[in-house]
Amino acid sequence: SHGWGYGSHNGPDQWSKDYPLASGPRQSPIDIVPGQAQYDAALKPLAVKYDASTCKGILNNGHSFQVDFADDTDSSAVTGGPLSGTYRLRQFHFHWGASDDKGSEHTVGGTKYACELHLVHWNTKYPSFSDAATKPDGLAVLGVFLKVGAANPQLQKVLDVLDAIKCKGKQTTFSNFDPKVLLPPCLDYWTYEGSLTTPPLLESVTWIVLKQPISVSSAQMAKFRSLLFSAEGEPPCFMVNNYRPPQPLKGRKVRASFK
Ligand SMILES: NS(=O)(=O)c1c(F)cccc1F
Ligand SMILES: [Zn+2]
Repeated sequence: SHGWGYGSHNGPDQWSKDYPLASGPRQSPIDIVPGQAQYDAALKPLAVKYDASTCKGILNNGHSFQVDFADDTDSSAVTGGPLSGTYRLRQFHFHWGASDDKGSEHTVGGTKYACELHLVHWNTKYPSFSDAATKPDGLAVLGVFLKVGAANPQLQKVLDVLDAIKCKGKQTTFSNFDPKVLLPPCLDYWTYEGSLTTPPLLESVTWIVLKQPISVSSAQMAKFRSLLFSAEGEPPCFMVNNYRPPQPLKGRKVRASFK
């Protein structure tokens, strides 16, 4: 009767009832323990190439908001790093808390950030995003932590359109945005094999989590929290705490691209 969400009755602890993968061997997110990550000299630098003209729209999907990209060409894609082949940008979205002390999905030595950006890419060896999402090497998600401090002027361009997508199901055009402006100057990363962090929790993601956070102000975080999980005409429910907590590592190795 009610779909999955982040509340006490439909949240991460309940997901395994409808999505048995929730208890699988390569679930995400995880706690990244820097001292346990192995430096791998064979890891290549990340090659991120985005084309602002592929940016199409922005949608409140009832779990987060996402910025969607045209993925019918390779003009916005990532290669290199731990990846073999080309992974096209499909969308980016965020996860955040009800207060600045929590909100990220991955944690670093137990430290939670206020927010986490996910740039979702799919392997062009497969015909589509949906098909790729069912394959063990199908997706690559670039995770970027947002740390509370100075306001982020690049992020503000995204936050300024949130009033137009307040409720679940609302969308609006959003064009000519290059998500590269949301990346930190240093592309050092941790990488491991994981999953989608929302149902259906498919175990198809090569995670690439950047070590260096970008900044966000507390006022900007409040803007994220003005969104609603609920649709127009439903009792309003603020979109907050839309993060899954860290999951068991189950023997996986986390590699570092840096010493
Ligand atoms: N959170 S996540 O980045 O794993 C993710 C995806 F990759 C794809 C779809 C939804 C979603 F939430
Ligand atoms: Zn995500």
